[in-house]
Amino acid sequence: MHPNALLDMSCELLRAVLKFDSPADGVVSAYFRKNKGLGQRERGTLAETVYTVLRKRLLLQHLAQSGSGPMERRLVILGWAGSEAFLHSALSPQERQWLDQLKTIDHANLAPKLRHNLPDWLAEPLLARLAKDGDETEFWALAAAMNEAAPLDLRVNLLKAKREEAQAALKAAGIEAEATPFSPWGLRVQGKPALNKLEVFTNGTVEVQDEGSQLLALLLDPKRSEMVVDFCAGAGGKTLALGAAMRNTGRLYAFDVSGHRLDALKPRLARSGLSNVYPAQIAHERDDRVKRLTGKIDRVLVDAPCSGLGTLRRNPDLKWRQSPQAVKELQVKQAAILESAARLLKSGGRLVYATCSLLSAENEEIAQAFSAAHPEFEPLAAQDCLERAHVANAASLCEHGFVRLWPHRHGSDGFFAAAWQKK
Ligand SMILES: C[S@@+](CC[C@H](N)C(=O)[O-])C[C@H]1O[C@@H](n2cnc3c(N)ncnc32)[C@H](O)[C@@H]1O
Repeated sequence: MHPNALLDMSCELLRAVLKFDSPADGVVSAYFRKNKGLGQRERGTLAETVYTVLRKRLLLQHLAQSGSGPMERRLVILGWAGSEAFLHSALSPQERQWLDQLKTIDHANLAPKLRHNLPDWLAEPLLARLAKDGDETEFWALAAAMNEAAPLDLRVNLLKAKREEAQAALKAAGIEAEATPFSPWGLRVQGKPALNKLEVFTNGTVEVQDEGSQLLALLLDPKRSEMVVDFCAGAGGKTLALGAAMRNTGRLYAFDVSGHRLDALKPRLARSGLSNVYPAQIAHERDDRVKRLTGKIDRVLVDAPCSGLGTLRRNPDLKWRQSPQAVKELQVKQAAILESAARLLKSGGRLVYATCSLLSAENEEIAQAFSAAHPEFEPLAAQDCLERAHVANAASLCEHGFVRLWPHRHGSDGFFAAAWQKK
């Protein structure tokens, strides 16, 4: 494709994404579906350029002020993720000169928000949590880590193969993968190879799943023959991990209010070889299907709807699409779902509440309010639970009794989880 044509397409895609009326990954996929002729490399350049602009939006908008021409074109030039020579051949002499000028700016002298690229309402609580005695090093490490692309993590389906066997099968297909540092089920793959046609993927030996998500399933630690509920199962990432941990025995209910998301679970279930999973769409958290199971369940996972701010490496648009108001509304929903889900447990059963948010408002605050209102639920030390589930170095994953995963510390998405036992 001619360089200018690809630059124009990048501008068109960026314009659509910057409307922020739907998630960026959906907008990008829809654009690719509409433009079927695009090659693998061109798709990579388009997607990464748009994601770079989303990640560094405040900085790039600031730098773009000095340029000329349409704003999207300036942003695309600044965020360009393809070959530099290719870009240069599409630029006017004026634009090249502008880019050269910008290279002389020392970013260390720019205002903090142009360096962390976070909205104030998000930067403030993170800084308050991570800065120690005025030392902001950790906050800056988090800001940098969230602006990196996430690695590709896989979960090995132990019903089908041992981790080493899956690793060997990937190697035979030319893909290098190493064991994840904490999850005993995980492999971290180098680069972003296409997996969906490989036998090791189509036969259900591996599934794509961030190591952090694997750790939440390990915290629930379901056993053979138990009755388990994945209350917010979505497309079933954690359901599949739980079903395999139960060795395909017992009963695992996968609830969600979204039939569309549960539909996406079906092909994954078929690959996994699991027959102990029962997906069910519910109207809301007090649905009759839920009520019928009151007091009957051994373990319940609440992977609650949340702001998703722990996944900024994959979904950088979320920091611009979420708001303090949206977080407040989510808190109400999270508390209500946790309350209903807790009723399912029999005595001695385990409840896990989890999110992929970094904000205490959606995490510790929800868990502590639940503990205060429910003395019949005894908080469990997450470290002990993870150690019993053979998670390596579990102490480093926990803070104040909760699981707290951070991209800059653990190389995973940001996650929170709290566990209780019903007395
Ligand atoms: C964080 S996502 C779940 C991700 C999923 N567990 C996984 O591992 O792939 C949260 C899910 O909660 C669902 N949800 C929202 N409100 C709900 C409710 N009242 N009851 C049950 N699920 C709900 C959403 O549809 C969404 O799929």
